[in-house]
Amino acid sequence: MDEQQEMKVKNPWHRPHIFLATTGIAVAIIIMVSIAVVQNKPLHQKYKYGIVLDAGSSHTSVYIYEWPAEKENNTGMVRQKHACSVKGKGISSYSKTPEKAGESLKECMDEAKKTIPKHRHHETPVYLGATAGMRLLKMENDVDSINVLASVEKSLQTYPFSYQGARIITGQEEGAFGWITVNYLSENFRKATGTEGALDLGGASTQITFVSGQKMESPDDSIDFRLYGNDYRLYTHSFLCYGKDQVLKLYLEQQIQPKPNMTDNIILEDPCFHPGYNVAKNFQSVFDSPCVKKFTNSQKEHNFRHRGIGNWTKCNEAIKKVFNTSHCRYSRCSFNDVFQPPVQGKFGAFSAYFFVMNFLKVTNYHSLVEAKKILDAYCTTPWDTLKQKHPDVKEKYLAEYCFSGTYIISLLEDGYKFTADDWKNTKFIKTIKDSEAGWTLGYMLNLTNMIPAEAPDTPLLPHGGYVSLMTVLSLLIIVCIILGCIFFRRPSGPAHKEII
Ligand SMILES: Nc1nc2c(ncn2[C@@H]2O[C@H](COP(=O)(O)OP(=O)(O)OP(=O)(O)O)[C@@H](O)[C@H]2O)c(=O)[nH]1
Ligand SMILES: [Ca+2]
Repeated sequence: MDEQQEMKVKNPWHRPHIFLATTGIAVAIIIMVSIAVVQNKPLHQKYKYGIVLDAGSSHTSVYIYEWPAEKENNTGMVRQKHACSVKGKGISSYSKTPEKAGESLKECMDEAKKTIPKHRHHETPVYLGATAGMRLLKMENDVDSINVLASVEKSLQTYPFSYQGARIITGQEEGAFGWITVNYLSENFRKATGTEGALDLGGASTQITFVSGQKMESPDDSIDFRLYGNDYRLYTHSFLCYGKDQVLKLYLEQQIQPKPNMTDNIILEDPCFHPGYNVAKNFQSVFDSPCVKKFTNSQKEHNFRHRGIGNWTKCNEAIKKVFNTSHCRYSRCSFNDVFQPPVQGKFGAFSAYFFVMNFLKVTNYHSLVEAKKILDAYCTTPWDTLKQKHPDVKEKYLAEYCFSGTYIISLLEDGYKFTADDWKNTKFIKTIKDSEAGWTLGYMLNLTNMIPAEAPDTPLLPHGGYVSLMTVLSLLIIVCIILGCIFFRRPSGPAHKEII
């Protein structure tokens, strides 16, 4: 046997069938792994979309949400893609010109058409939920509220999306869905730390919602959810007329005693407005709401002078009077004879809670005592000084921060009975992971059944782990085959030679 022939015998790779078989197995494994990887994760992530219009008392916002198409039931997957603020006031302000309510939505809905890919338009649901402004209009004039809703419905139906209805949501829904939004975005439904309560302060109503283990004495304020395999018993209450715009009317109404013969010479010296603030206001424009009923129509024709005196202690005392705590038919109440169990846990406070406290730079890092000191200093600041310091802030907002901030602290402390520790457990928030806190996301998740009652099965391994494991295993198999070929076929000592 010459040298070249001996080499061929010793090295199995020189046998074509072994070489071909091994290469074939290796290629097959690589193909198998590639198919498994590609099937487990599509090359292009597919997104779905949903639109919710928040028709609030002061304004309307259009929110566009998006989520990966194949992960609808996982917690925290839906996020806000875009938000558009509708120009002008809330839809209830169009009670006498209802056709304008629908028209007002055009700009933001056109924007939605551009934001959502065209091939998804027809399957994108659109919901409109109206809150306290429309609740008040319905109380005042049912026909007007129906006409406004018909107008927005007509407008939304002209778009290529899947229209799912426009309605006035209840205060209970508003509170509960705000709580779902906060806890969904914070992924609390699957954490051992539990959920946090939700505090929403709007223009016309305010909501408080939290999990309570106490006996619920008023069924209207209780709601049960089963989410991701856990049961939650929520306490939720919405106070109509206790949003920051309407409560200002309640407060002002208490400051002015109506007289049979009203004149234009009435001066209101107001401790919640700044020294130097001096504005002529019309009774009709201030008291144009079913929340205030003290003045007759002829009395409302007059003007009054609204003069600030900037005294926080007096302001705080006066604001407390908007909460009626003299009567409670339950074992315990917040105010106005409304049942409320003791507050528990952490709270996320959003909407006007955030706008006001963010401007005043009051956070939960300040103690309740420090927060009051900040407000005291703000309320006594002369009006001219403030205007010079904040030329870019809307004057209406600037003038009302003293009242609103004092009201927020009083609502928490005197209304909901927050202690100094509860205050420390309260965060003022606008967004969670870039999605706005509010009832709209929770409302859509509920209506699209995107929060399952039971926890969905999760893969044992995340995608990255799965890919790594498959690759390592494949390499291991290839190495084993190669080694196997070498060792089993290698000629070993004299026995081998004999065979040859
Ligand atoms: N300071 C300040 N106030 C704001 C801002 N945006 C809205 N507000 C006011 O904050 C209050 C609450 O606003 P929203 O939460 O939008 O209230 P809404 O949804 O219209 O009212 P509801 O129907 O009662 O929920 C209203 O009095 C608004 O005028 C802002 O950017 N800064
Ligand atoms: Ca609102």
